[in-house]
Amino acid sequence: MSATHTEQRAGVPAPEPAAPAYSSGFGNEHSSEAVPGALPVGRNSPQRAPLGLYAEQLSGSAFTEPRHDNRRSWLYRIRPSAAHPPFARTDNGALRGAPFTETEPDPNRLRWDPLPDPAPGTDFVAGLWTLGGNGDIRQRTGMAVHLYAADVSMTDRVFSDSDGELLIVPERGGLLLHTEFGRLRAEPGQVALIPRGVRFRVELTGGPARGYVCENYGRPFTLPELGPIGANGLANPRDFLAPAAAFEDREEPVEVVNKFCGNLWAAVYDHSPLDVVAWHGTLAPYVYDLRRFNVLGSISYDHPDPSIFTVLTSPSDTPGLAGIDFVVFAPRWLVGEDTFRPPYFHRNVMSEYMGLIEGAYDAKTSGPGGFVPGGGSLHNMMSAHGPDRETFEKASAAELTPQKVDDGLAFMFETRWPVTATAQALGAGHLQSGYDRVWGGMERHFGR
Ligand SMILES: O=C(O)Cc1cc(O)ccc1O
Ligand SMILES: [Fe+2]
Repeated sequence: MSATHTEQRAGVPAPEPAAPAYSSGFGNEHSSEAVPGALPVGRNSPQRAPLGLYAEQLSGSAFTEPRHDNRRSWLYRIRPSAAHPPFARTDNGALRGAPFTETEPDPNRLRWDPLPDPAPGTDFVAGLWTLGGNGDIRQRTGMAVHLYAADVSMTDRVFSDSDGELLIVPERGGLLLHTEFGRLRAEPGQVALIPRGVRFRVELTGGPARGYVCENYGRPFTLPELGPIGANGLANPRDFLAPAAAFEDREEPVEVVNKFCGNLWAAVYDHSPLDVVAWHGTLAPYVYDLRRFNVLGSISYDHPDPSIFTVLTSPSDTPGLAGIDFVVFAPRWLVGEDTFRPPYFHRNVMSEYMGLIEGAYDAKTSGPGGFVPGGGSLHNMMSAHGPDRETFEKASAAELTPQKVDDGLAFMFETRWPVTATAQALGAGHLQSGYDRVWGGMERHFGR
């Protein structure tokens, strides 16, 4: 028998589930119940939880972390998570984990075309393909860059990642994420975050799906400080949406796949673990629409550093030096006077993986063989990069009238540690050859 809380159990066709409902605010103390009375009042763990539910705490931080970093939620569920059979190792597919030791870190600038179409019948978990990463899962540092390509929904299969939170960046095809906390919709242009250990399954709502995933082994993503920007701007906290409680009441075999220290493990439960009827707390999955990003920039001269485009940051132990910054290049006006307006030539102590959600990016030519939606580039620490020759020539000669850059949506996972590509990424047919040539033939002007 399979039912969500909105479905009827016997004979009557299930109505379409309502669109997901949300409550807003980054890191808020949310609370939500799918059935009235499911949340206890005034305490977290009464002697008997309401409606015969089991109370369970899910921690996203150590119990003793400072209040502003502390994340935890209380879940009220049909069965406790502890009620499950043993997990056994299962095939990792194309997933890899840190430390990334199968290849030598490569100082070259690398660029990939999109992943090839998946084999028919590939769901989100089976469609995950690791490009590279850094750090060490067991030391709780670093990150991995994955891509996914899927053409079927997960129905009787649920995934959880004990190794890190997952920042999912859809590029093609909408996702409906059924999580323990409720349902989240993520379309291309939006991002979803699944906290470490939270069980979820991915339904495809718009045909085959493709996108990027940043797996964060380090401190959870948070909003960047605003400093002199003031109290508002960049990603505004109210635009982060957590799901309203919604549960599956399914007493049938459901495979639960758990990623643990880089490997996949699986167990077949006799029920769905997405059975949380109510929850409250500060730890929750969320979605954010990148088009809501309040882009700030120069209104006088020069191209500012892209740190002003930071949506989320995973701090490291050194203030200002992020384990990961998630940065978006959203539509914006360029008005700088006497300024080379596209991204400048640079060498960065940080390592930059960039992806493209739609359209074009203002430092690179798009089109076949260029930087295309679904593709990605890796500019590791200190590698010299910047506008390609064509962009440089155009921008150096452009008339500097106010210009709206609104023909694309690009993003960057920027990390303090070098990204080591996996063997499959370095050997991939979709690794572009001759990427260096985009900077070839840069003319000498000095002394001419
Ligand atoms: O390399 C890139 O395209 C990303 C980037 C953008 C920018 O505006 C300034 C610096 C930078 O690394
Ligand atoms: Fe860069």
